[in-house]
Amino acid sequence: MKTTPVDAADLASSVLSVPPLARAANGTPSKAENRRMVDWLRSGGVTTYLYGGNANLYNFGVAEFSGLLDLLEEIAPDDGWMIPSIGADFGKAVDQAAILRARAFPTAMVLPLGFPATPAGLASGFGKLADAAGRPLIAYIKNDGFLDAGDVARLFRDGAISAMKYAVVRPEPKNDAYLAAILDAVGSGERIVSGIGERPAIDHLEMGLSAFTSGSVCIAPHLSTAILKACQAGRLAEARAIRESFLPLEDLRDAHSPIRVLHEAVRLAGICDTGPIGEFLSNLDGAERLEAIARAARELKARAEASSTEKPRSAASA
Ligand SMILES: N[C@@H](CC=O)C(=O)O
Repeated sequence: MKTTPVDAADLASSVLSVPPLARAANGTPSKAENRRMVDWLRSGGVTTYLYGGNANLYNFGVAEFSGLLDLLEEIAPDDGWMIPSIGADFGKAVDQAAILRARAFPTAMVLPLGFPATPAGLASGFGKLADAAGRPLIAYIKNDGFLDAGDVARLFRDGAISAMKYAVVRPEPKNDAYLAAILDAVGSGERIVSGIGERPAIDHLEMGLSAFTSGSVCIAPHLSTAILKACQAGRLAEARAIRESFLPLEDLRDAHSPIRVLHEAVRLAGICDTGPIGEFLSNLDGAERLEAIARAARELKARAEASSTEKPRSAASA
């Protein structure tokens, strides 16, 4: 498992997968099933595993946190970068940061608290959390104006954060004054990743962000990796063509809850048994809806499997 400090190359080296957390029937995280998830991602070239919203860590207790860190260490591939999340509220985050201090994880992401929080209060709190964890953290911006652009730049300069996940949804991702202001204040997008999956990722990478997070990468890691590599090589039309395969499942996620649909999609595609989704959420039901999710997930996974047996471009054209 990666234990060294986070640098810009780490962020650009892989799609940052945001997997669900597989749980046994009694609700405890399952080592065997989560390992199956990570192994599938690794087979598609994904080496970064960010356990956050899709794992329902918003509702994960401090008392269970050490056990989760143990599990993540145990299932991590040798070259894998495991990123746990802390928060969303400050009190929970600071208790988790104290636990993290004694562990080898290079960082953790701070889940975003929409209320009660102010930009100035969050900026001050991020500094305290990084002190408590003894390392820079990852900020997660999900709402417009969550942190002031100038505070983001200061948090980077002070070493309170080493990366940011930017996930404000816009009708046109490139038309985003807040992201432009953050990029301007920070001076570069090399430590900022697009945080809303494949749909806006290509536009965000064109704006200078370094990589992207994704839930649907858990179904089709080979294809998601291909999008990242195509973007990084400037083959944007190819990236957009590959992205088409993700849209049926992404449409279902947007319609019925991204977290809940992904949880069932991973199970229905036969990747691992995700089990119960965890407290304060409930597993999706409804035969018709689950059938639509199964169809979209299996089709996407089949395309990923087919792509993984295709010859690489250079060999094919030789
Ligand atoms: N929310 C996005 C990216 C992960 O955080 C997704 O689930 O695809």
